[in-house]
Amino acid sequence: MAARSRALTAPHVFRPGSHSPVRVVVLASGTGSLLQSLIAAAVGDYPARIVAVGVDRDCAAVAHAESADIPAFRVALREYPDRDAWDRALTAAVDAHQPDLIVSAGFMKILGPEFMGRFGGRIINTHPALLPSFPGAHAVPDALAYGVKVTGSTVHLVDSGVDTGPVLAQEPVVVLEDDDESSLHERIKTVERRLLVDVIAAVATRGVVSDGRKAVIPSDRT
Ligand SMILES: Nc1nc2c(c(=O)[nH]1)N[C@@H](CN(C=O)c1ccc(C(=O)N[C@@H](CCC(=O)O)C(=O)O)cc1)CN2
Ligand SMILES: NCC(=O)N[C@@H]1O[C@H](COP(=O)([O-])[O-])[C@@H](O)[C@H]1O
Repeated sequence: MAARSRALTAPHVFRPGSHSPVRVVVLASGTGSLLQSLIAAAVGDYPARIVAVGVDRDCAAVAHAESADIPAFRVALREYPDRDAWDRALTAAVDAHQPDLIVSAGFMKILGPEFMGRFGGRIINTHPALLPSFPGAHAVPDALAYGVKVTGSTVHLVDSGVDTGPVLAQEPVVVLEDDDESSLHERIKTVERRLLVDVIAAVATRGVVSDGRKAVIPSDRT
């Protein structure tokens, strides 16, 4: 069997379901500029609509949702007795909006087993580094501290690990000599805002095929 077809023997397939445009719940924890880009893009012929925004803390992302008349909900870990209870509550809160896709756009919590069991295979995250380099919550300062000359943006499927899911798209960003965390992160975000919008549109239109390690968005070629 050719290597390619072997690589695409797929236990996991996301196909655009009955909803067109597909229903997307966006998860965020901070400024929400990536959310803003998705809100701005999700109009007209764009094949996805944001049906709700979920946050784990009070943050500016809520205001962006409200400005766009998109329902927002908060599920804060500190309001639950333990992580499992928070995981169940977040799963229920997202499920209530009947999403086809979940997008983590700066969501700063590891999604737990309940959430992965319910939505696994259709959760997309954007990470401000070229995974597998610099996983975790501090990718940009970690890249600067290491002294890399090139970092970038990764959009990937989320799995139960931390930033270990199959890669959907990546784009490099050069590190400048006078970069600090803020300047480098802003240049990465500029790439992320475009890349995330493009990947969500591609997945919403053509789905994803993944063997758990590699993922492919089938080409348009019929
Ligand atoms: N199961 C998964 N959940 C999430 C992933 C993932 O790959 N698998 N990606 C994250 C987003 N992310 C990096 O892109 C990330 C965010 C947060 C952390 C982290 O260590 N969080 C700590 C708390 C940090 C805080 O509250 O400031 C934690 O969850 O305890 C690592 C990676 C989205 N979810
Ligand atoms: N590891 C997760 C992580 O670092 N996520 C990052 O948070 C930022 C959110 O920006 P925003 O709040 O302006 O949308 C983005 O750069 C995203 O990649």
